[in-house]
Amino acid sequence: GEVSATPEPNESEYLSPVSIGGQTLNLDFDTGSADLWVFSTSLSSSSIGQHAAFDPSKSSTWEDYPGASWQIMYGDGSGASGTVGFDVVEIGGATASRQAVEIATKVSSSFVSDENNDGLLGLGFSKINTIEPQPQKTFFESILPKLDQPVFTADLEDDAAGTYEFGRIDTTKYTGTLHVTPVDSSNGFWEFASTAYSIGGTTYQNSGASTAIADTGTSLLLVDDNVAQAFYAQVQGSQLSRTAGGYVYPCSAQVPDFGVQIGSSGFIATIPGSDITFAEVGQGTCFGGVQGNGGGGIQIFGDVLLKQYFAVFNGGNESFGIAAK
Ligand SMILES: O=C(CN1CCCCC1)Nc1ccc2c(c1)OCO2
Repeated sequence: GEVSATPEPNESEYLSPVSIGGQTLNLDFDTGSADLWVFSTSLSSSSIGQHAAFDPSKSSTWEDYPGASWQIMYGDGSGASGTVGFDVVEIGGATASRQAVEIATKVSSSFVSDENNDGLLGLGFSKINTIEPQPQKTFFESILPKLDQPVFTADLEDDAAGTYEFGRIDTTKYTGTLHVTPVDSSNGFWEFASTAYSIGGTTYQNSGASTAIADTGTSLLLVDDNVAQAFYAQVQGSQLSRTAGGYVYPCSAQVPDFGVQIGSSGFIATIPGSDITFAEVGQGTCFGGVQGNGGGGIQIFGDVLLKQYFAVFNGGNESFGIAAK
């Protein structure tokens, strides 16, 4: 069957309504992780705040997973942990009848203050699912056998809502060629080769990190530190600000187009310079959407890149594709 869920963009994340045991929560769809966890009534009321909190006792289809636990830490230092059960999870028409649902009993402060999401829905590979004693399938892996096509697509927009679809590729959503590259899922990510980049239309080989992941849960485009340095060398007045946590520049600066290679085929996915600024940080200073990955071997291609394209995640042949839209 086909499924579509329309995430509500909120500056840095895309949220989609998910029904769990008949309770609806807004979850952050994250291809960079593989845990489905929710704010729960087990959290303190100060942690719950304005969030929707899942209450297993009110679900007639809830099944405990006795003795199981989970604990996750994300690349930005945020984290959560708790207990586990199974329930019916439905997104825009597709249903996983016995999906592992991770109940948060602890969440870090950035989740408490991010009132837009009531938890996460991981769309990475279950080898990085954190449930002990046994990792459990993601929602996508649970419904995969029932889908017409073993795929989901992400059509993220800047201001308007984006759309995730499961089970079909809506070819009216993109133009020209779908550039497909094989994915190496051994680290649990939608990871592919990326060894070249372009600045202002000139292509360079990347001497550092040689792979990248497609990560809808990350706002920024985190490239090899040398690549970020080379990019901002061409932005007048830019500097690496420890207080801002990355490269900043005068909002009036001319920002060149920036591109990153998707796969070893040669396709360079480009972001217009005018779409690179991520935020104003005050006093006419802007924070760039392209930043270094802090020296990790993997580059993280987040929403700054993905929102420029239509993305296809194929769990059947383990490939990633993007097309202009
Ligand atoms: O942590 C994330 C994304 N994460 C998705 C789930 C919600 C909390 C944020 N991205 C990220 C990944 C790697 C990083 C990083 C940030 O900063 C440096 O390295």
